[in-house]
Formats: sequence, C-alpha cells, structure tokens
Amino acid sequence: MAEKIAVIGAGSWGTTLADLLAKKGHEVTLWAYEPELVLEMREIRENTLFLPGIKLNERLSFTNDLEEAYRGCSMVLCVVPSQLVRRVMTNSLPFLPKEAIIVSASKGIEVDTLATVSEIYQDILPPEQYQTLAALSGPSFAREVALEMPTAVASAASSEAVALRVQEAFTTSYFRVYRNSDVVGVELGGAIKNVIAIAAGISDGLGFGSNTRAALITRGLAEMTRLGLAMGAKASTFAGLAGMGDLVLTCTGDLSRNRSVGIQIGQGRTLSEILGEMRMVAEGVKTTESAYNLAQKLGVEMPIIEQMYKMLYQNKPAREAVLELMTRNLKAEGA
Ligand SMILES: NC(=O)C1=CN([C@@H]2O[C@H](COP(=O)(O)OP(=O)(O)OC[C@H]3O[C@@H](n4cnc5c(N)ncnc54)[C@H](O)[C@@H]3O)[C@@H](O)[C@H]2O)C=CC1
Ligand SMILES: O=C(CO)COP(=O)(O)O
Repeated sequence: MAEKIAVIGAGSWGTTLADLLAKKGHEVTLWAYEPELVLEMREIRENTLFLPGIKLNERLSFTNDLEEAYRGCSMVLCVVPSQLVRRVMTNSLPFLPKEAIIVSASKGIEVDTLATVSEIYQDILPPEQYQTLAALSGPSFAREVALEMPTAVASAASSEAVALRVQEAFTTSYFRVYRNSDVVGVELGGAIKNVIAIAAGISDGLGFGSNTRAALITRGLAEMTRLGLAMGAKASTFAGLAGMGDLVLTCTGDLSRNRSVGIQIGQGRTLSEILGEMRMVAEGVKTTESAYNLAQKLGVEMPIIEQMYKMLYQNKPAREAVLELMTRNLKAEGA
C-alpha cells in the first residue's frame, strides 16, 4: 500500500530514507531544518551538505515548513539527532495527523532526562498515537543504503500491526526489514553502540590492533545487554541487527562518524577541536554522558562507558583509561 510519508530531518539518514521511500513509490515530503537546503534540494535534487553526490528521486518533495510536511500524511519518519527530538516533535504536535503512525530512526539517549527516544515520544504524544510508535535501527550507513548496497535492519513496535506496516513500507530489494517487538532493546542497541564505536576509534587512534577492537566489541555488547536487561529489554535483541550488527558495523566501518571522532581523540586531538569541525552529528558523544548517568542511576556496571565518560568529560588520558579497564578485578565471563 502506498503511504503519504512526512520525513522529518534531512541529514544523511533522513535524506537517504526519504529517497528510498520515494523510489519505492510512496508520496514523500522531506522536511529540512535549513531553508537553504530546501532550496538546493529543489533546484539540483542533491543534498550537498549531508549526502553529497547522490541524485535524489524526482518524486521527492522538500519543505522547511512543518505544517506542509505533515499535511495529509499517513506515516511519519522522524530522523533528527536524538537531543533535538523533543523540541522538533513538540513543535510538530499541532500539525501531526492523529491517525499517522510514527517511525523513529534517531539513535541516542536524552542527556537532560536520561529518556530513550521512545520515552521522549511517550512524554509528548497522545497515548493512542504513542501505541503506534516504531523504532527503526540496525547496521545501516546512509551512503551505502543510498548506493543501494544490500542492508538489513530491525523495526520494533509493541503493536504487531504497526511493525508489519513499517516492514511493508520500507522493505525494498536492497533494504530488508526484520520485525521485532522489543522497542527498548532495539533503541538501546542503537544508542550504546555509538559510545563503544568512539572507544574502538580511540583504540585505533592509539595504534592498538584487532585484538583490542574485538575485546571492546564483545565487552561493549556485554555492557549494553546488562543495561538492556535492567530496563526490560530481551537479551536476544542484542545478538541481533540492532545490537551486535550495528555494533560491529560502527566499530569497524570507515564511514562511522563516531569511530572517526574516536580515532582523532586517540591521535591526541581534543573533543572540542573535533566537534568544532563537524557539521554532522556523532551521537555517541552525548550518549556517553547519558549512558553513564543512566548506568549510575540503575546501578548497572558499565566499565567501558565509565572510562569513556572520564575521557570525554573529565579529561582523563586515554592510555590511563585503557590501563584501568585492563587491570580491574578479575572476573568470570558472563558474570
Ligand atoms: N547517517 C547514518 O548513516 C545514520 C544515522 N542514524 C541516526 O539518524 C539520526 C540523524 O542523523 P543524520 O541523518 O546522520 O544527521 P546528520 O549528522 O547527517 O545531519 C545533522 C542533522 O541535524 C539537523 N539539525 C541541526 N540542527 C538542528 C535543529 N536546531 N533543529 C532540527 N534539526 C537540526 C540537520 O538539519 C541535519 O538533519 C541520528 O540519531 C543518527 O544516529 C541512524 C542510522 C544511520
Ligand atoms: O548508525 C549508524 C550506522 O548504523 C551510523 O553511524 P555513525 O553515526 O557513527 O556514522
């Protein structure tokens, strides 16, 4: 069934997914925060700021006006950085059709409230509309999807009917969507992997090798699973696309912005220097702070997250953090 879809956020992922949905035959309007980006995309059908070199589908419409984006839509895909979801969706409320289902593709945890993205929606949306929320996450670099390279992701919703509708709306011959009912697990996988990807980048930047990266991926997975179980997620979700899948991609892939921030930190640059040069978002930087505070609040042991917090927010030298991780009390695996 063809949907009328409002895509909110014209960063690299929003633009890529809007293009995919338009190519599939849906009627899609892409909302961009930057008015100049709307003019550019209308004129040359390219987003040179966030997705350069990709020609956008002729059927795609662009706007800077939220009211216009939402007019008559049956589905909303919100893809703004997680720290902006509350603001953008609160501004959206007067225009949001009550029957539209909402798909969230942002990956992070809100710093001020420690809310997952779905908890932000729970705060904002009327209860009936919140029941239709789906989270889309998994190993998916925007550029590779835009180039139609085979990709598999997970879409989680508490309602099976919503999960099926999202699966049907997004699946193409190169983009395969798996259903999942574990919303919190799928969201936490996508949020925490960004912090571990910065850690993996730091390890690379320090000149460490494959052993260190594999250790970070595996122990990072143990940490995200522990947090997830404390928050009611299923362990199996973390072995899936939104957990292990995205963790491996982001800790090893050269396209990862989070990993690239880590590499530069490992090479000795400061976080403020690195972020000052970036227009795109590296969600893991803020999620380091929120994940650390969430772990403290819930009493969950997350030693990599803790050392990441000390490096990013308390200027702890990276080599000291590594030494501390390596010389903790000895433990049994799985404990
Ligand atoms: N790029 C990717 O490969 C993937 C990204 N994601 C997630 O998608 C979300 C969005 O990331 P990207 O599309 O990569 O963004 P991006 O890093 O390419 O672009 C930044 C985005 O932030 C928006 N923005 C900046 N200031 C704003 C404001 N005041 N109000 C509203 N919007 C503002 C920009 O318009 C732009 O859409 C993030 O949570 C990210 O983790 C998820 C999967 C893949
Ligand atoms: O979430 C992503 C891929 O699944 C994108 O990762 P980065 O934000 O690190 O580029």
